[in-house]
Amino acid sequence: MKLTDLRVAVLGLGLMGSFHTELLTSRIRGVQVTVVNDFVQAKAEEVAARIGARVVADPIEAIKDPEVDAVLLATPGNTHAEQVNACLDAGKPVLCEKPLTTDVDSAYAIVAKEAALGKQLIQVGFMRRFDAEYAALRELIVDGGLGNPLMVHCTHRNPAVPPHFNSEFMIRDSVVHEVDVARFLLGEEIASVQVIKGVATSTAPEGTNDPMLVIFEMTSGRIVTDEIYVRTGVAYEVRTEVVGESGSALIGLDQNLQVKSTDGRWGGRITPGFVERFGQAYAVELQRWVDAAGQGTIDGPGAWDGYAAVAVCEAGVQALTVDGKVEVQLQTRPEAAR
Ligand SMILES: NC(=O)C1=CN([C@@H]2O[C@H](COP(=O)(O)OP(=O)(O)OC[C@H]3O[C@@H](n4cnc5c(N)ncnc54)[C@H](O)[C@@H]3O)[C@@H](O)[C@H]2O)C=CC1
Ligand SMILES: O=C1[C@@H](O)[C@H](O)[C@@H](O)[C@H](O)[C@H]1O
Repeated sequence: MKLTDLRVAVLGLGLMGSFHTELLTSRIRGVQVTVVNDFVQAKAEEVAARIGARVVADPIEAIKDPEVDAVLLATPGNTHAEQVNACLDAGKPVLCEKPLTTDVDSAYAIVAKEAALGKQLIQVGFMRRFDAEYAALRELIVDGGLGNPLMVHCTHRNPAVPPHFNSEFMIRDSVVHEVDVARFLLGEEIASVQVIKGVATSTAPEGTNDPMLVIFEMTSGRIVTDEIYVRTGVAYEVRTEVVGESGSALIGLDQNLQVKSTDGRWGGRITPGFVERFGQAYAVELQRWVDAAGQGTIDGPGAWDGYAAVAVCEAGVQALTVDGKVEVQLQTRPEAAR
């Protein structure tokens, strides 16, 4: 370990925490994972032994640990509020996996608390912003390549999810990505949300609307549609099309590799999951966060972006039980959170 390496604690060593730890210890420069923590102690001990880190059994103690400069939170969303607050109390940079929190009040309290500190310590794990295709799409829009962007159409399909993914969870945990994509691509807030439920797939648990069509109206009046379907049984399909006054652009077609084989088949491979589709984006996200955290700042979506997304999802959850659109209620954005 170099003296200048950022010493990171990883909290939550499930799917994402393990993947981030693997990246931090193999591909990311200038960082050392010194402390790991998981609710399941055995999991933490196994990872710690493998990467040469120390287990700290209590998550808040792990954040406060003197050998920790910054924190990566890959714990479930409903634990983020307490853990992000502990990072702010300790004055430590944190990369918090999405969602920032699972309720608007705690999310805004975090925005206000960070603003009062006068420095940006919180980065939220909206990794699509670091994906080459999304970055190119945004650049095209900003450079005026499509003229005025009028509409955005998103498709978000997962092959399978655990049973606890009910309609509300689908909005807070999955649609939250399109919330951030809409804000990132169009550079404005979402004003209202509408949810249209159709026929549910036979594999959805009773009462779960899978798929759904979610419609955002931006403050300018632009419309963003999002098909969310998390039990397709097929593949990981994330597509976004922007329709502008002078053209349209589509990303997410999985067209990297086309194979023609001797058995008479042609085509490419479908992406099985988000780790395969966004693997490179997570790596770019982590490298930029590590570099920025070492300088005491962030380089990516911040606390306000996390809060705005939670507020939109809150409206989306209300829209599940309402016929028509639900307005998004956003508090004042503090000057320090711009
Ligand atoms: N950016 C992205 O594409 C993705 C982000 N996520 C986000 O990452 C976070 C974690 O998701 P997964 O890895 O899929 O979940 P997971 O269930 O696979 O892992 C969560 C881990 O956290 C541990 N844990 C639970 N409570 C804890 C606590 N209070 N303190 C410490 N550890 C605790 C669990 O034992 C488990 O090992 C969530 O916020 C999720 O929304 C998940 C998948 C993809
Ligand atoms: O963040 C993620 C998961 O938590 C979520 O549940 C999936 O729907 C998303 O595709 C994935 O990127």
